[in-house]
Amino acid sequence: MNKNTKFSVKDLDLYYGDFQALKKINIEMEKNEITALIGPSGCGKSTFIRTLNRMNDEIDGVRVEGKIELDEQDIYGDIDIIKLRSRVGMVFQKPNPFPMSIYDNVAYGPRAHGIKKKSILDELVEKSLKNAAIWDEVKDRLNKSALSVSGGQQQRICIARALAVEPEVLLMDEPTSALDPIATLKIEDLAVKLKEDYTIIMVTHNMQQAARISDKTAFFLMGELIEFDNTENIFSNPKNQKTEDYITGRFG
Ligand SMILES: Nc1ncnc2c1ncn2[C@@H]1O[C@H](COP(=O)(O)OP(=O)(O)OP(=O)(O)O)[C@@H](O)[C@H]1O
Repeated sequence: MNKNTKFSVKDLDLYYGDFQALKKINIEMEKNEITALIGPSGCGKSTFIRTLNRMNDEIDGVRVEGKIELDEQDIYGDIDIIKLRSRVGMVFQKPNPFPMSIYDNVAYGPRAHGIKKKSILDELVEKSLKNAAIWDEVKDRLNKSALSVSGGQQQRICIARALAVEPEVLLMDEPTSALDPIATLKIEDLAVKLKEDYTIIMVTHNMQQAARISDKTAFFLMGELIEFDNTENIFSNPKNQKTEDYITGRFG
């Protein structure tokens, strides 16, 4: 483990009932980097990313073994899950703004954490929308419904909502799969900018996207982590035949 390690995962197994969805995963993910998780449908990418803020805890019959450390703290040990989720924010595949105003969406997390003062909320909302590169597009309609803007704008509002609680890590589960190419590029540019301040872990089906923006890439297959390396190596010189078959489109 080096000093930039944010998440350290050791011998992680995850079972849905009798079915083992993750098998002995070992990986370290670094601060100020984008780690892309790739692999064919059903290989366990979403399951894996959800272990990092314990979202799988919500599912009946899930069992997790092994260890995941965030800044050397065992997140499956004795910790406050609410606090964990405020440190490790998440953005989903389909933009999912709450049916309320843009302002209230972004202020939602801070309010839930007890911040009531309008001036502080105003500041947080503005800062978060700016960091999510959407402020200029919505600053004149903060009181309009977040559902009244385009899908790409909704996704950036969801990113602003995640940033408003000042997390350290941003998990993104296929954040652009529901978006058109222009909105996709905006989110990609944004992710590259955000990595200056955050650790970003992103599931993507889009290999060009992984190649364009990630620093490291992890290739999953049937619950196993087959290969993890610098993105350049994974795409130009993979060590494992299965990785090569996948990135050259021979399966998946
Ligand atoms: N709640 C659940 N209960 C039981 N099995 C599940 C559950 N969620 C996922 N699985 C199974 O675990 C395996 C991994 O699923 P997961 O959604 O993590 O894959 P994925 O790589 O993210 O797939 P996709 O790219 O299609 O989203 C699959 O076989 C899936 O059917």
